[in-house]
Amino acid sequence: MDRKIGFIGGGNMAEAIIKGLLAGGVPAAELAVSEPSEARRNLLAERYGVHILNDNVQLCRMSDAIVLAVKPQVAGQVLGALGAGLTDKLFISIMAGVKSAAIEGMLGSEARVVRVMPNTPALVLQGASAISRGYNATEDDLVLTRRIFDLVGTTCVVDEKLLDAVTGVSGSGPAYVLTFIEALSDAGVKHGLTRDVATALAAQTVYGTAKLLMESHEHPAALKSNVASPGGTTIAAMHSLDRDGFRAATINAVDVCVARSKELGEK
Ligand SMILES: NC(=O)C1=CN([C@@H]2O[C@H](COP(=O)(O)OP(=O)(O)OC[C@H]3O[C@@H](n4cnc5c(N)ncnc54)[C@H](OP(=O)(O)O)[C@@H]3O)[C@@H](O)[C@H]2O)C=CC1
Ligand SMILES: O=C(O)[C@@H]1CCC=N1
Repeated sequence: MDRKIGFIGGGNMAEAIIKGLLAGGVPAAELAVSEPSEARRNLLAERYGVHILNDNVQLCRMSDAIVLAVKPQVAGQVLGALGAGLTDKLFISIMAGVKSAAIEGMLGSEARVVRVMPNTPALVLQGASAISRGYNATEDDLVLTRRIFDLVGTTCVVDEKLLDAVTGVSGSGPAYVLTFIEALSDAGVKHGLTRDVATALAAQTVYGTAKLLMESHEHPAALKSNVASPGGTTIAAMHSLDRDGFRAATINAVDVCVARSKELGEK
């Protein structure tokens, strides 16, 4: 990568990205994390060998690109304490909702900011990240950000106003998918499968179906139709899912998620 990458906040998402970057060949010596919890610092140092500290200002000094991986609710406090004048640094914010203009407002109007909405499958190099460039960020900043997140999955570039929608689909998406897998596994157990077998079958079905969809480039409805034999089992189940509002429940959940992301951006 040739550039030092620092993380402010060493929580779940930072860990997922760090693990992915290491697996993608980035040396631990190029990564540093500033994190207030001693337990987290020790865990990150022991598990990944990255440099750890409890000083966000020092972290910025020693890094070329700084990933803002704290909760949106503490953005003001964290960024306010960094102060202005860090124009030689790139700030990569993964915070849900918080707009690049607000980050520039807190770091100084010249601050170079790129926003990314990643997701936790980055942990196994299967993340989906959408990237959006702030006002002062350069083409090189965008390229570097893309290189970082390409190492942990797929990336796309979107207009910043669409990042709330991205959060609704892929940022929070793993939680919906895991709920579905859990429910499918429960159903298997209800019908006599062991938990291990039911969860393995449910997870592989989601994984395999996603791979099939991505490799075929077909519309999901076309592939769905291939599963449903006339008068068969699948069409009966699909009728039941429609009757119970499965699709509407999914769309409603994304609506609420997008609204919450917008709300976090207004604080
Ligand atoms: N989790 C996910 O799936 C995704 C999360 N995101 C975004 O990533 C960000 C982080 O989320 P997530 O990793 O889940 O949250 P976590 O709470 O797991 O991580 C945040 C970390 O920041 C630490 N922290 C708190 N205050 C400071 C501070 N002043 N300086 C440095 N570190 C601090 C917290 O420490 P402590 O716990 O001790 O307060 C915690 O370890 C959020 O903004 C979220 O919107 C984006 C996409 C997906
Ligand atoms: O729940 C959250 O707020 C974060 C943002 C996307 C996924 N997790």
